[in-house]
Order: sequence, then structure tokens, then C-alpha cells
Amino acid sequence: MFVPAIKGQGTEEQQKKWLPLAYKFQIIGCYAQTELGHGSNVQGLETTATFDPMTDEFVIHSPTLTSSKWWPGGLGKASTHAVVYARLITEGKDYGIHGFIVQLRSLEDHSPLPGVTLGDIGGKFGSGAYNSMDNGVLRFDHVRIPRDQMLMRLSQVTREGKYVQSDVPKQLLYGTMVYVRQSIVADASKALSRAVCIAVRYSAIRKQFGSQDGGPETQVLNYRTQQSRLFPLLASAYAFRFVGDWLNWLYTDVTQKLEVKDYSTLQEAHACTAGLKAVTTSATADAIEECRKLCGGHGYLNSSGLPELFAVYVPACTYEGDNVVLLLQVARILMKTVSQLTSGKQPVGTMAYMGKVQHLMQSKCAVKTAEDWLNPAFIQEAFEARALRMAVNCAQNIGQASNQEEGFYERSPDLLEAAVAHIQLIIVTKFIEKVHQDIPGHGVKEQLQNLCNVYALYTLHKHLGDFLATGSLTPKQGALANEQLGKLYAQVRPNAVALVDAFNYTDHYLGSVLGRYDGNVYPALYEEAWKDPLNETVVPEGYHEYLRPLLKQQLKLSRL
Ligand SMILES: CCCCCCCCCCC/C=C/C(=O)SCCNC(=O)CCNC(=O)[C@H](O)C(C)(C)COP(=O)(O)OP(=O)(O)OC[C@H]1O[C@@H](n2cnc3c(N)ncnc32)[C@H](O)[C@@H]1OP(=O)(O)O
Ligand SMILES: Cc1cc2nc3c(=O)[nH]c(=O)nc-3n(C[C@H](O)[C@H](O)[C@H](O)COP(=O)(O)OP(=O)(O)OC[C@H]3O[C@@H](n4cnc5c(N)ncnc54)[C@H](O)[C@@H]3O)c2cc1C
Repeated sequence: MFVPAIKGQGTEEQQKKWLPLAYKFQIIGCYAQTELGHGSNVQGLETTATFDPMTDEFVIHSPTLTSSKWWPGGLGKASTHAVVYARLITEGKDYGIHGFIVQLRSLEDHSPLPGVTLGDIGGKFGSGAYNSMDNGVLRFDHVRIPRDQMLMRLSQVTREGKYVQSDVPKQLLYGTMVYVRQSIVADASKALSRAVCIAVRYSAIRKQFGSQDGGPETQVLNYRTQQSRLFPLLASAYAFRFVGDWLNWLYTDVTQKLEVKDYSTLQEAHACTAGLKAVTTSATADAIEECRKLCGGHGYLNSSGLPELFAVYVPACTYEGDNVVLLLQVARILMKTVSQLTSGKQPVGTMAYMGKVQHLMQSKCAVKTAEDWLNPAFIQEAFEARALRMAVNCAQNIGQASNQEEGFYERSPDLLEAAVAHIQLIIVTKFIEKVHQDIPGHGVKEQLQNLCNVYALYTLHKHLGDFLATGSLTPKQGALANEQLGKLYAQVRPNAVALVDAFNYTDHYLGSVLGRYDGNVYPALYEEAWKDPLNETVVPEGYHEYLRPLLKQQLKLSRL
């Protein structure tokens, strides 16, 4: 994040100076924005950067305990520099949050520089899984930096101390977060596909119950409950991969537009990166835990790879923006778009469907049979109607409040659900678009179409309340969707292992005894057990000190 921050907020000159040093690891940088007292509320950050015209320097200071930088990855022990986000003060006026390059440690002996106090913030969730990352704490005691270490692409301070705002949207200050959020969506797909690969392969070799007259027991992958829990996660892994590819295209397109000062798609980029990051990371975190449960007791072993994958993954729901905070950002943009519908301004991009408000507010889903749900047009329209009607309902309810902000606050739980509906529509739309493309490989397109329908109908089934409450579907149509879902699971089953083999993960990368490509799980589990340090001695440490006295005492008592 140190590098994209300098790329996005540094001048050409600053990029030329600092980026080569970072690329060659002559300096190691981190992104120091979050503080002990503020993470979500960036505008609430307290660290100060006060310009001193006498010396042409900024004085970086931590005025309160809560202004201590807290969480930045790499800050505690590894980084020599940081992009520090602080309140820019010049000529006695606070101009809000800006980025500054600050050296933290000596390049000679790595010791903290004068006025800099820093360290690691301590152990984190998951017994050490994330402890390889030195998330740090950092305090400044009036540390001076040259004026030219203020990142000056978006705004400047002159030698005389005058603040100059460039003619670019101030939201570009948040550009680094947008970049990482879009990469987190692709990362969600990778993490989810790893968990699903483990769970599908293990479900194919695990047999429990169901043997007829002494024959083999039943593969748990053949149980409909196992399929109804696992195949939607398999479909989600593919869905998030495709929407992540599209989001990367959108991000690249927006970045190219910014180069020519075209800011028309900045809001779209923010809504899509924030919303897709929130929805895909929440779904993936829940899915990894579900994959652990799908593997029964062995899923709880570290050698399954799932506990560590879960522990390392779940902070994704929080870092780079708390998912609720990000979805409320999407909700704000939805409300703004709805309010503009009456002005005749046509929504564009992923909001374009809202322009069909007259149709979608009264459309009746035409599905009559379970097979009708295989028609992408029916799926698309159902998801559009649900999302639009939820957004319009929120806007109408907010409109009845005494003031907009109060109304937004009161209705924020409903707004959250409307934002999720909008983002799920994007995911479904991009999956449908993907399977409409030419896809090489015999039978591959059909399998992806099955997974697209599984993702869409599973999501519809899981959120059926929204569809019914908004009148987008009838209960009968909801039941037909569920009926079709069951048929789809049967079609996915024969190809389930092939669909996870297609992720092409090596056993090393997968890191799971349960997910081995050769399926030779039981000997591997047994072999792995003996590597447990507890098995280095046959009689456990502590026997003589604790167990033996207890056993002897109980033996005596039993003879009294
Ligand atoms: C490379 C592979 C990697 C894969 C794995 C990834 C590993 C990652 C490791 C994780 C490291 C973690 C790093 C971090 O966590 S860094 C810190 C992250 N912190 C956050 O995300 C903070 C979240 N908070 C915010 O973004 C802002 O505070 C918030 C947007 C919530 C509020 O902003 P603000 O207070 O300024 O005000 P408004 O809500 O009123 O917004 C004002 C207008 O600005 C628009 N806006 C807001 N954000 C953006 C944006 N990012 N881009 C564009 N526009 C934005 C907003 O819509 C308002 O617009 P209008 O005025 O038109 O309504
Ligand atoms: C593993 C990890 C790595 C990190 N790496 C970095 C890093 O490298 N650099 C960096 O700067 N930061 C980093 N962070 C910090 C991270 O960005 C913040 O923790 C994150 O943005 C959440 O902010 P917060 O902690 O203030 O949460 P809070 O906002 O305090 O969230 C607490 C609760 O309040 C709710 N809430 C907050 N505001 C609202 C609102 N307006 N409406 C409704 N509900 C609200 C949230 O939904 C949540 O339920 C990292 C964090 C973690 C866990």
C-alpha cells in the first residue's frame, strides 16, 4: 500500500525519488492511516502535520493516545518508512487529512529515529496465523520532515505556507484503498476456491453410512445436504473470480480516465470496489468456516489447512474498510441515484438498471416452471426488480423522516440489505455475461452455466424474503427456483471434483491433508499425527509432576 499511495498521491518528482527505493527494497514502507481511536472514520484521524515556514518543514506529532497509529501492517518491526495520514495544519488552519512520507527507522542500524516510538501491537486472532505480520503501533513526538515529503499530487503547501488544492476530487486521497479493495475481491475468490477444493475432494473420498449388505458406505458428497451446502460455495468461487476480473477491468478503466482528468466513473469505482469487497469477503469468511464443518472432525485439524485459512482470511471483513461501513457507502450512492431518477438523469454503469424504474417497479416475473429459471433473462430481471424496489422503498421511508440524515441513520439496516441486493445483482450479471462469452474446452461452458444458475438460484433462495416482500416473485416462483436448484446440484455432482481440480492448486499451495490431489487422506492423516510435538515422548511431560500423584492418591482413597 506504500507504493500505490505514492503512485496515486505523489507528484511525478516524488514518484521518481521514492518508488525506485521501494522497488529495490532500499527502503521498506507501510501505509499508516488507522489510529487507536479511528479506523473507519478517516476524517477523524488526530495525528497532526503542522507546517513550519521558518524551516520549510512539517512537524509530525501524536497529540493524544488515541492518535497513535495502530494496525498498519509491517509497521511494528519491518518498515523503515511510512506514508502517514495526518491533519495538515498551516497558517493556523486545519485542512484535513493528507499523506506524508516519514522515515521511521535508521537505514544504518534500523533503530527508531528520534521522536519516533514504534513496536508490534501484539498477538492476533487465530493463535498466531496472522502473527507473521507485524501490525504496529507508532507515535510521533514533534518529528520534522521536509515540506517536499508531503504527497503533493492532489494538493500542495507553498514555501510560504499557502495551502493550494489541485483541481482534482479530494476523494483521490482514498485511491489506495480503492486499489486494494478491488484486489481483495480477486483474493476472496482464491481463498474461497482453496477451501472449496479441500471440502469437495475430501467429501468425495469420505464415506459414512448407507452400505447395502456389506457393500461400501456412501460418499458424503452424494448426500443432498452436503451438496446443498457445498455446491453454492463452489459456484461462489467461480462467481467471485469472474466479477473480480471485471472489477479489475473497471479499476484499470477508471485509472486511465483519471489520467486525462475524466472523473465521471469515480463514484462507480467507489461503489463497486467497496460493495464487492464487502459482499465477497463476508461470503468467503462464512464459506471457509462452512467448508471446515463440511469436513467433519478432521476439518478441525490444523493439517486440514482450514483453521489457518480461516484465521488468516477473516480480517478481510474488517481491513481495507469495515464491511458495514463500506456497504453504507454503497447505500448512500443508491439513494443519490434514486433521488436523481425523477430529474431525468439516466443512471449509468452498474446503476443503469435503475433507469428502467417504470418497468421494474411493476414487472411481474414470468416464470411458470422450474426449467424457466434456467433462462438468464428471468434471473436478471428478478434480481434487478428486487434491488431497485428495495432501494426505492428505502428512499421513500427516508423521505418521510424529518431530515435526510436522520432518515438515513434510522433506515441504515434496511439500506444495508438494499446495498447487498445491488451488489449481488452485479455478481449475477457478470456471471451471466461471462457464460455468454465463447468459452474453450469441451463441456466447460455447460458446467459454468450450471454454476451460474446455482449461484443465482441459491442467492435467490437464501434471500427469498426480499423477493417476496418486494413483490418481485410469488411464493410459487420461489418454490420453483428451489426445485430447479436441486436438479442443478445433481448435474454438478459428476463434475464437482473436476471443477475444483480446475483451480489447479498444488498440494503444497493447498496445504491440506484432506485436499490431497491423490485422495490418499487416511495414511496422510495418520502420518501427520506423529509429527505432533506432543508425541515426541511416549509418557507425557508432567506425568510425574501432576498425573502420577493424582492417580496414586485416588488409588489410596479407593482402598480406604
Ligand atoms: C495485491 C493482492 C492483495 C490481496 C490481499 C489483500 C491484502 C490486504 C492487506 C490488508 C491491509 C489493510 C490495510 C488497511 O486496512 S488500510 C486502512 C483502510 N481503512 C479504510 O478503509 C477506512 C474506511 N473509511 C473510509 O474509506 C472513509 O472514511 C469513508 C468513505 C467511510 C467516509 O469518507 P468521508 O468521511 O470522507 O466522507 P463521506 O462518506 O461523506 O464521503 C464523501 C464523498 O466522497 C465519496 N467517497 C468516499 N470514499 C471514496 C472513494 N474511496 N473513492 C471515491 N469517492 C469516495 C463519497 O461517495 C462521497 O461522495 P459524495 O459527496 O458525492 O456523496
Ligand atoms: C489484519 C488487519 C490489518 C490491517 N492493516 C492496516 C494497514 O496496513 N494500514 C491501516 O491504516 N490500517 C490497517 N488496518 C486497520 C483497518 O483498516 C481498520 O481496523 C478498519 O478500517 C476498521 O476500522 P475500525 O477498526 O475503526 O472499526 P470501527 O469503525 O470501530 O468498527 C467497529 C464497529 O462499528 C461499526 N461502525 C463504524 N462506523 C459506523 C457507521 N458510520 N455506521 C454504522 N456502523 C458503524 C462497524 O460496522 C463495526 O461493527 C488493519 C486491520 C486489520 C484487522
